[in-house]
Amino acid sequence: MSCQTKGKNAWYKAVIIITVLGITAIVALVTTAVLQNKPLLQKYKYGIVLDAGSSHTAVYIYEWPAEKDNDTGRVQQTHSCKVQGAGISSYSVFPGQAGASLKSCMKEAESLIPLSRHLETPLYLGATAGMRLLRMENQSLSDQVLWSVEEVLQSSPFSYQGARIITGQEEGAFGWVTVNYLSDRLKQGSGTTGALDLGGASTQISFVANQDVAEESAENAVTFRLYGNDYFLYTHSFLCYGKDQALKLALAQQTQSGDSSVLDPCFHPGYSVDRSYFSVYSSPCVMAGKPLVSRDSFTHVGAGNASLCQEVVRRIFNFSSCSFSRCSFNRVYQPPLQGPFGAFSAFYFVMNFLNLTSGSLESSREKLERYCSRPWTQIKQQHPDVKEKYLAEYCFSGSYILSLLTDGYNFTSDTWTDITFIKKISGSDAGWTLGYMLNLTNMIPAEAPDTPPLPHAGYVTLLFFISLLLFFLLFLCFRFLWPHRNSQTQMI
Ligand SMILES: O=c1ccn([C@@H]2O[C@H](COP(=O)(O)OP(=O)(O)O)[C@@H](O)[C@H]2O)c(=O)[nH]1
Repeated sequence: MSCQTKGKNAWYKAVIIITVLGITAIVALVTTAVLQNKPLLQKYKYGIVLDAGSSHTAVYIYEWPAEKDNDTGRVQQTHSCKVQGAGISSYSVFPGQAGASLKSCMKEAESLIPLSRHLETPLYLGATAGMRLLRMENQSLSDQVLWSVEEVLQSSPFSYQGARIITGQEEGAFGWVTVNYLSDRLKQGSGTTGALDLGGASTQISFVANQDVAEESAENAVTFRLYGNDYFLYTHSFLCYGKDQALKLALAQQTQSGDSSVLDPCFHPGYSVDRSYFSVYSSPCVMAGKPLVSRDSFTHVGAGNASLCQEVVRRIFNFSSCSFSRCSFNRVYQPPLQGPFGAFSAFYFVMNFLNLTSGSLESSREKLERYCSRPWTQIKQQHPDVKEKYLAEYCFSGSYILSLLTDGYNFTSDTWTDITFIKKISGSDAGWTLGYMLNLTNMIPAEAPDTPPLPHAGYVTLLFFISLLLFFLLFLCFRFLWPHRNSQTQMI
């Protein structure tokens, strides 16, 4: 009897010891797994891109977790700084001052990026259509402007990677990369979004099309291999068709007769401003010469009629001949549109101001008609905080956007709703800069990165349950083994 009790006690002790050891082992196992797989302390890396546009320069700072250079959807814009004054191309009279204009935004970047990261932070400047036009007019002046900005950027503590005029094709293609990267469509390999970008001096259209784009018009074809997927992109940049240059083209059309005043349907009734011919005809986009009159200026008078404005705007496009199977305008090839599309930059600024970012094409036309017909004094009263120059041009810009998208790119009432007007995606501005940096830093791999079969939480849970199961099996083993050994002891 006492021998049996002793045996039982020993068995209970063994079970308790095994239970304690088992639980300790499980806790140790799960703790190790959690600690081992916990993401490292969130240390960030940074990149800076300067977008030297025709109307202004903006400095964008991007950041991403240091240990995830190759992952997707992780790089995000952490800050942007608008450089005071006009775009760098406007410094052609005093090229040396172009660089100085960037200094305050660069100081801001220095204070925002941790000191320990300065040396390794890549810094790029890309100039767009304003500088393309200046280079066309005077290569030496455009070089001097670039040297001036180069000097300032080189003296910054960051890793300066160069300042250059990017091509229209790059501007279009990297805008497409940005939009699709930020909406996480590249890694998923799902359908992509086309990109519509409107600047002051150029406009870009980019979307995935069939491979035969390259056969029909090689200059409009761009191919990318991203995360293991091939993309065949149609892209075109129309120099001189940004909204500021388009206005000059429209004004040149209307002032050809040389009359002392021009009644312009694209400006509000009651609007009247004296403009110099030089401000219109000095642009390299305006091919026609100044009308042969002795006057230096004309009076620009508003008539406020959006339908008539659309007719004026249509005349700045050339629809006359197309040597391809199909064209948008100015004899440029364009394959059938494949939506959806994200429209950003000035597309967004203008449509947002006019409250036209949603609704049908017809309702947008009606709203614009009403807006343009309103007296200029009333418009000014209603928007005292908007700069007059911008305010005066929204009727023209809205009409231009509707005409560019429908007459130019062939969007219809049915496909209008494929367009989403966007400013930012997940906190980062839509534009070419992010795509440009991702490309130059090789942050989008051609092949899909290896991903663990399970997410971290799933992995830990699985580990826990397998340990629990093992322990339970071990417990069962002892449960059956011990009584057997006890009975053997009793027999002896
Ligand atoms: O808050 C803003 C900022 C910009 N713009 C306009 O958007 C265009 C931006 O052009 P950018 O300088 O980027 O020109 P790009 O060099 O790309 O042609 C210009 O017409 C600006 O006047 C605007 O309407 N509202």
